[in-house]
Amino acid sequence: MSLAAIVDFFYQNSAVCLGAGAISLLVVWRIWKFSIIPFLYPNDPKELPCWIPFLGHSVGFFVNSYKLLDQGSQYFGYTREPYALTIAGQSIYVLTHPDDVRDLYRATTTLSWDGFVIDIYRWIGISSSAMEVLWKCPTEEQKSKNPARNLPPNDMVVEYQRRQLRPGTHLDQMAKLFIENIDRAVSWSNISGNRQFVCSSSPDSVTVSLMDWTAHVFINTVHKLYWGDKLMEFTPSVFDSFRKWEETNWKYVFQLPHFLSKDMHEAKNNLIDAFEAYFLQPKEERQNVAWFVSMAESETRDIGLSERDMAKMHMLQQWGINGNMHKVTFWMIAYLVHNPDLYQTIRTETAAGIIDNAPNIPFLTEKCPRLEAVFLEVLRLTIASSLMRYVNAPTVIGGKTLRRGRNVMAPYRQLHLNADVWGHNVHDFDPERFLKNPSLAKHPSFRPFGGGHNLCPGRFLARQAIFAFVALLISRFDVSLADVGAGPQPFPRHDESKPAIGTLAPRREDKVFLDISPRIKKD
Ligand code: HEM
Repeated sequence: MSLAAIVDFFYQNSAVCLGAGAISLLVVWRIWKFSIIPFLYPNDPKELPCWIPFLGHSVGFFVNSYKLLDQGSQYFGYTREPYALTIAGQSIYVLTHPDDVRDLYRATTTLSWDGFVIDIYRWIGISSSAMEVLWKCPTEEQKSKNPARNLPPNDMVVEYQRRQLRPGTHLDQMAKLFIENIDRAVSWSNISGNRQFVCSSSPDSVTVSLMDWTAHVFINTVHKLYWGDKLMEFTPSVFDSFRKWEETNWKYVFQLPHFLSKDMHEAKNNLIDAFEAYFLQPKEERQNVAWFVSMAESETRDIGLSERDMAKMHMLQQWGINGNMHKVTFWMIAYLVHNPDLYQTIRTETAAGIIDNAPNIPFLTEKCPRLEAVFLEVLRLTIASSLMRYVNAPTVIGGKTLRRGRNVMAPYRQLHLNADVWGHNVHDFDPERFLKNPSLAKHPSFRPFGGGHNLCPGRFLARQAIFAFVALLISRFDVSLADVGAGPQPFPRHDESKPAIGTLAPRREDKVFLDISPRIKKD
């Protein structure tokens, strides 16, 4: 064949040739990336193979991250060795072995959390002048004026939050107020007249949307106890904005482009505006705020932060605080109303925890193993948080070297659904497992509250508030699934359509409607 004929052939079949060329390149890239590189660098975590350079696993991750992570475990033969994914051009290590997650907590010198905090602060738009001072260590002169300030201002704010929530006076004060609020919220006068979550009512019964109700109680109570009444008074829409934010914040975490995340930006900006309006008011007018809020405010005002920057920090704080309790309570009650025997068992067990119509917290939190087991099993099935770290220096975990400059994640759900630990019925709701084997609550494959340095300091408060809500509800009322006219309500499914930050929500269409009526007969 002459050269002219060859050129002519390619000219006539250019589309086919381009296609064949692209496929060949793709095959070469795939062999290079997933066969040759692992051979050359056997100590690096292997990457889960994919076919699209740069985008990598992004599509699978955004469509259903849990499924993708399950596929990862399956591909590596459930050895639970560290592996890597490519998400939006970035390689991320994934750890799923409980020992590796423990080592991740321990590697505090080579793996850092600050890298993530800095990204989160940058994305929310904290000014560069604020970023500069937030991580500046106090000078000797500043320390001599106030020896309690021994960390950079940002770390001091985190430290105040931990001190607010660890067992002691600050927690006792907050927990007391929290329980009083729950006590009022779970009363007939407060339920029956409420239009935000009551769908229909008669003189002796109401039908409520369970998630709307638990969200209303827990989110509003947190707003009130942390920032006082003024936050909601200045901006009554703060609750609605938070709920919108809840639905959309995964777009923030994965930095979706603006045109795909207008709803998220709107909710975020509304919340920031609310906190800014709040901090612009004179301090004397903002009474009954949590100790943490007043300490954090002084700390950040002292270094010259604007109200806008303070608002952004507090918006992020309330996200951390408000993301889980109402959803965990939702799932606990959903399981109880779908399991009448369990409902009755918990009602009987918690009866002595309600004295003179008020919750006895020590009894509920220490003497109710079945309630505790329901709580733990709900956490196991619904917590979808991931531990995130940035690799500052090469770190060996699980026999593999994590390279500097990469991110590493430990998805807790992979630990909580590990059949080697939890048995063949790992996907079933089975609170008995924690009763039969109480040590499971402390198992390294059970991390609903995280671990290490960032172990959730709010876990004590959350337990008290959630247990009080559930016990008061079933002690004061008869609660059952409402007849919604389309057959029995099915059990709500987890919303796995977007990556959850914290506790899984139910699917939007899987609302749970409850009939609630004051209890007449005592058991
Ligand atoms: C059932 C309810 C809750 C669950 C499942 C939960 C879960 C978690 C998890 C998994 C972490 C660790 C994140 C990580 O490892 O990076 C965490 C951290 C945190 N949680 Fe919670 N949480 C709950 C309730 C609360 C409450 C009620 C508060 C406050 C009132 C709170 C405040 C915090 C704070 C401040 C941190 C950050 C701790 C630090 O970085 O030092 N949490 N939470």
